[in-house]
Amino acid sequence: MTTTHPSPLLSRSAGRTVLATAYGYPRQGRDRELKRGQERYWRGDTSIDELLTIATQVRAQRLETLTSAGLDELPVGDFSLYDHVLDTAWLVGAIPPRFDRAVPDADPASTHTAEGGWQRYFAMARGTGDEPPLEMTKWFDTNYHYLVPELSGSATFRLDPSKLLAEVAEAQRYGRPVRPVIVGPVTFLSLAKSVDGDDFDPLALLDRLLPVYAELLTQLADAGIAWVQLDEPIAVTDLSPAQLQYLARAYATLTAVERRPKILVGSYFGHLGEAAATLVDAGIDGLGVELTRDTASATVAELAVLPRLRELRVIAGLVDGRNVWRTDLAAALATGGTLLGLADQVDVAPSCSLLHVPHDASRENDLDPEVAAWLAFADQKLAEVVTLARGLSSGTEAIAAELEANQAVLAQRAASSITRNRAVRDRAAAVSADDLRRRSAYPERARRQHERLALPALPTTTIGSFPQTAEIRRARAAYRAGNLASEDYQAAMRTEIDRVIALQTEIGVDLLVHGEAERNDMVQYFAEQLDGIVTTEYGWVQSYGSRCVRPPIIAGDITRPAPMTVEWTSYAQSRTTRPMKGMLTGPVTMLAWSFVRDDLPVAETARQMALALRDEVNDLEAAGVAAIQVDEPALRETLPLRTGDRPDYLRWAVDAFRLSTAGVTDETQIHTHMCYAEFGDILQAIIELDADVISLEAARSRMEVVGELAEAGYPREVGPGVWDIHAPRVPSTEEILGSVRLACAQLPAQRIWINPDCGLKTRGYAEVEPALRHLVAAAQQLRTEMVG
Ligand SMILES: CN1c2c(nc(N)[nH]c2=O)NC[C@@H]1CNc1ccc(C(=O)N[C@@H](CCC(=O)N[C@@H](CCC(=O)N[C@@H](CCC(=O)O)C(=O)O)C(=O)O)C(=O)O)cc1
Ligand SMILES: N[C@@H](CCS)C(=O)O
Ligand SMILES: [Zn+2]
Repeated sequence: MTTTHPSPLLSRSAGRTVLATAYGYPRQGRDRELKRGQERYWRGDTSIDELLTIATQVRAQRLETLTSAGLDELPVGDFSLYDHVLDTAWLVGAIPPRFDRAVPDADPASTHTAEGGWQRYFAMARGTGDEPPLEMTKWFDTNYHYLVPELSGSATFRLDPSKLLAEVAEAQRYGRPVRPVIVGPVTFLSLAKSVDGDDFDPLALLDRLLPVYAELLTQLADAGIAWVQLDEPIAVTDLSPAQLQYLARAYATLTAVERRPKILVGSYFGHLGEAAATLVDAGIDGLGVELTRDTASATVAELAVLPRLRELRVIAGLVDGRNVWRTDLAAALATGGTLLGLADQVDVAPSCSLLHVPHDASRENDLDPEVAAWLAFADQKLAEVVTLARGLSSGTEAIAAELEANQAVLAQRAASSITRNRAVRDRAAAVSADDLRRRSAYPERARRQHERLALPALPTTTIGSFPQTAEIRRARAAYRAGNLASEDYQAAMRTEIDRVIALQTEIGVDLLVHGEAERNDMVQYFAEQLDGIVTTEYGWVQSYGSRCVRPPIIAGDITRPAPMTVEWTSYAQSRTTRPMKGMLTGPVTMLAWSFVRDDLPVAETARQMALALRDEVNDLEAAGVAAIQVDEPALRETLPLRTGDRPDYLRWAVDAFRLSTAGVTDETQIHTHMCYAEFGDILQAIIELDADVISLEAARSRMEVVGELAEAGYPREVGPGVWDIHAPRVPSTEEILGSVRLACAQLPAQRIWINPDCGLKTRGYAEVEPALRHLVAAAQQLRTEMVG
């Protein structure tokens, strides 16, 4: 029998059934079958029917997993052929008219089940020749990207429940209660953007949208659904009084629908604050709450003061759905026990959809067995949820063996030498304010750097990666599989570097890059070479559409056993007389796109990462590299959802970047790059990074960021992206000229660089070559004008 933290409240659970459930499960398939099917369909190699058959198989695989894991209630509707926010837009008929025009053959009344409907759906996701896709942005503070719904002031809504109802019917065959999980109306509108020159708050359309949700509720009731989950993660952000009113109105309206399932509002990624009372007062029947480490106490305190809570069903998100560590089952049981004292029906789930974690830790063959024992991916998390539900239903004795095994793993992890490296801790503790400061102020550094680099005015450069061609990926796959010798792989990558240098030289780019051919991913590549971090073979997580990443797992204290990029960069520099830019991923992004430790403050891990990168930066400098770019595309996305938490984050994030980069001499030019975000609310932090040059995503927002930087008094050099590399089109020289002129009107031309928005790895040479030529032509024309 176990002796771990028995909660006195657990005895109250006797006789009460606590159900195990989830909000969602990975959707690409165990072997990324869906990804391959999608990409074949998009290439025109298969029909929609073949893609739909694969999707059906993946859904069956998921339902079998959820059922055999022992879930008592199955989530449904979280599966998607591209993105669940896009699916919600389709569900409520929020299809921008431009896509009706772009796919004219589609029957206006068509549903997902019709070929025309799918064409239009994928046009919204990926664009067509002429029509750009919906904008894509990060789902809250995760590394998953959703498609931003577009709404005009005159938008109307129309229900198309065909996908959801088909999936409900499919899931009902598994003989368990089925709970549809849908993005709720307030979150949907809050994530949408106004278009067609209509600058309004999309939430103003709530009254037009609610009847569609109401009709859906009735159709779900008719389909035999007892509970529906409407997700409102927006409710964990700081809501204004007006937003809280919208939330109240939405749920007062929906709970008043006559024939409907019970409504459970799902929340995750934080605690609800005032929104908890707003929702409960509006009459909802259930609430899903995040109860993992960071938010548990705030959530419990908020729930404890809600008078109606006892009548509600509460789903306790006790298992972290966003990280990969085994849950402390005893601690989770204690929290669950506290909840059982507050509400009559408490069930257990992961804290959010398992979309954010890989499938199965037990599939990994090459993991250090010590670390492997600490891990729980989606399948292991389902098992934990089922164990917790059993423990809460029947008392801790019923799960004594599981608790004992769990305690042993946690104790072993806490005592492991992997998690604690004396030298790393000492070095991190000795970091001083001087280590975060460059030797001279920017004007002096700039003078020396310009002298050394001798670049023309309006210098041109790129962000680092060149197209990751099928040939490069095939070579790496062969090398990994042992079918290509190390020397041959090295030779293949060097050939690629030569080709990329020759192309840039011929086109006339000023500051060159080596192209990053040797990198499988800008985070995983570094993680594979750092100690204290493990990488996976099958740990794929969807990033957007069919694109996936394998986030590394930071398991212990971080060290850099050897230089990571110096050989490639030195090789590249040896092949040209033009300056070559070194290319690293910054400490904040390394953490943001990895699974971080839950046994060390993240600021501490950032400092360790920064020290490892500082050594790399210094080694690159020692190898003669005159410009080094340290990418931080994730700096903005990692900004905490609640404003009160932001200053602390920005402090350690800025310090980590500075620690990585401040060790170089004045003559070495430090670049940074950011993308995938709007930067208005972190401008001060961007300035404080003290990078000599920053390249930023700007093409989509028509150089807005330059004006913002100018207004904030940005004192150094900027390369606002003049080519939107996320769209499959080539910008003309005139278009680029227009963008650079806009930039030069707001900041001195001596401080402007000309570059694309982001790396070119997802593009093909057919676009890259002409676009780079246009970029260089624009620079040359502007230089001539400047001289004239
Ligand atoms: C910049 N972005 C990134 C984010 N997060 C990261 N960790 N990395 C990023 O770059 N977040 C924000 C954005 C998201 N954007 C993207 C863009 C593109 C991708 C992407 O293309 N992913 C690839 C997988 C990349 C990779 O790991 N490649 C490996 C393995 C390739 C592979 O699948 N090989 C096949 C065999 C190939 C063959 O035979 O041809 C296999 O193993 O089965 C590599 O190159 O070695 C994707 O395809 O999804 C992601 C995020
Ligand atoms: N150096 C990276 C940055 C991407 S955000 C690249 O060029 O792909
Ligand atoms: Zn980028």
